[in-house]
Amino acid sequence: MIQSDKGSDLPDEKDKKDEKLSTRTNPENGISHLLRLVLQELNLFYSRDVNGVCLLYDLLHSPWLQALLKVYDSLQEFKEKKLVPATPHAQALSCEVRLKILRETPKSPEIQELRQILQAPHFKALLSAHDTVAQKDFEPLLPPLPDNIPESEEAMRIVCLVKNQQPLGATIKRHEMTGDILVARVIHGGLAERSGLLYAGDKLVEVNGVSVEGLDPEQVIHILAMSRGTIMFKVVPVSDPPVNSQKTVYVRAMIEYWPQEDPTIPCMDAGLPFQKGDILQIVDQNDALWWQARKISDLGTCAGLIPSNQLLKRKQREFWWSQPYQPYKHLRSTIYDDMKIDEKCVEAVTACFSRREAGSELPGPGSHSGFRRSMRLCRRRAHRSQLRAPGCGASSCAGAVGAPYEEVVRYQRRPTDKHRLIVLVGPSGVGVNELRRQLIELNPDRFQSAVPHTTRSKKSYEMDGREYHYVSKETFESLVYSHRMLEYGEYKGHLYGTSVDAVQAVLDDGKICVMDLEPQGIQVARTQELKPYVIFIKPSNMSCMKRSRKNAKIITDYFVDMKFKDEDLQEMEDLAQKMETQFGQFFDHVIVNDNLQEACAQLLSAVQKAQEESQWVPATWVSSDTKS
Ligand SMILES: Nc1ncnc2c1ncn2[C@@H]1O[C@H](COP(=O)(O)OP(=O)(O)OP(=O)(O)O)[C@@H](O)[C@H]1O
Repeated sequence: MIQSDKGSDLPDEKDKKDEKLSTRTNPENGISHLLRLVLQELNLFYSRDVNGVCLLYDLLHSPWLQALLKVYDSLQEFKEKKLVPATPHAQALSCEVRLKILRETPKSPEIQELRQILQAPHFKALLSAHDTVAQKDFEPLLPPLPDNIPESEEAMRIVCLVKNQQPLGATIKRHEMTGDILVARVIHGGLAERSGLLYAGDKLVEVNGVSVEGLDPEQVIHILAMSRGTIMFKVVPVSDPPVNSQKTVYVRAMIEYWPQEDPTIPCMDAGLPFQKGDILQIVDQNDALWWQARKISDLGTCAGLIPSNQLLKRKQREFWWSQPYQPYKHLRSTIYDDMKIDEKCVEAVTACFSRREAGSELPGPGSHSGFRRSMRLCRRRAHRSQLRAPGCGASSCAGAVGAPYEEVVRYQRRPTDKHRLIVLVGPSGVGVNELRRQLIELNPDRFQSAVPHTTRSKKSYEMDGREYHYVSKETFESLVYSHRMLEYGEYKGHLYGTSVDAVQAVLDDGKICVMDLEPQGIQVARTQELKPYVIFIKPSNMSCMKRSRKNAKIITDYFVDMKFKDEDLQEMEDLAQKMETQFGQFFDHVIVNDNLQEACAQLLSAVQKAQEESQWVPATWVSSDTKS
């Protein structure tokens, strides 16, 4: 009997020794005795409140487990008794008694009765049954094994799988040379894999008693599709079952993939569709071309097939080679090709704008400089003149093309680490600056913008390092050439841009740097030193936008900012869609800016999460001691 209470006293050392000794000398005391010892040990941990011990304690105390163990012990005991029949030849013995011994014995009524009993047909039948059992005559006679089978090899395996509404989780193929039907792959988490009885490379001999010899894989699939309930496979096991020794890897998908549209996938139904930015858990890379993966949002399901890095790169190369030669076409942002900007610029208002810049929205040095109107107009204008962030140079774009998956790890910022840069991205006019302004206004000691650089001369009311860093053209260009500019452009003959160092200055100050960036600049900002968290600000649908932007103003080159027209809103929606299509893989969070207050609250919460909770980041950003 197993008994132990949470508070029960522990046996002293002598008791323990005695018990250990008795277990050793008396093995049939068995598992329930061992269990009692474990429980006593556990008491010790339980009283110390050791994590997980309660669970084990309750499990070992559960009546069903104890009952099960008792049954086990009884069976063990029974096995030990080794019941053997007194004789396997009871029938012969009966004959001998009847024909020899009883004949020679003087007749008496008892002898007469015994003889009758021994002669009775039912008694003879009973003895015959006894002998059959005693001689184990009921076991089937198996044909002898052929001599030439290697000892370690399993010749044929029968596998029964119960198919209840779920796919079998295995694919088949025909061997090119022999024509045999082979198990091509076993899908992780599927029925076949969970059975542990089917392996890639097993040769299929029969399905539900039907020989598959000479059949096409499609015909075999048809047999399987028609089968209900238990399916029986007869297979010749592969001599060397594949072992998956690779560790599980997590990646961010930089492309989207639709198996239904891929004619090269070995099994369309086994494909895993995914979108840009999805985090995938890769569980099998044994096949160089087709990996098995799950989405982290769906880890309970069985894995699906995805094209491997190598296969995608090959496809991309084939795609590029098949395109007619258009120099630098892939470097150009297709997003802005159809963007319309009113070119009628009122030169005379520049000074007036500058005064408006000086009348800052926020007090304090540096705190408002991110809202420089010229900088924003420069960025807007750059849409047309192909503002090229340095990161969109040939190498990085080619790099993006060549990396369909980016390995990621969980990263938890430690309190001593610098804050992560917060990057806001969105179509012009959606409210990126408005949200940034409101966020900084909430807590200017915690949130700050980076001070941009400009080559224009300083106005009398401006201060270097507050509105802008005023630098020469040569200095500006050297920052560009040394890749220290996150983005830059030209406006009215002057250069404007935001440097990595300006962002670092805010982070070094222990603050959270919040900046808006053109999407092409995201890749430049994605470095270990800045660890940017990218938030996409998205417009809501047209009817909501018309309502919420009734009194909003779109920033223009004109003297007076203009109200949004329907075309502006439509353009914003189209642009947002294109941004998502082209850069969605980099977005860590998306906020729909419909109601300003709600959007601002969402922004605040997202920014806090980015700093305080663990997030998926590129593996290259994180050294192994900061992974969470
Ligand atoms: N949710 C909202 N509801 C109503 N008005 C809004 C909302 N969000 C922003 N606005 C207003 O829309 C106008 C444009 O916003 P904002 O200047 O922030 O745009 P932007 O995304 O920074 O684009 P750009 O840099 O081209 O100006 C501003 O007048 C702003 O107050």
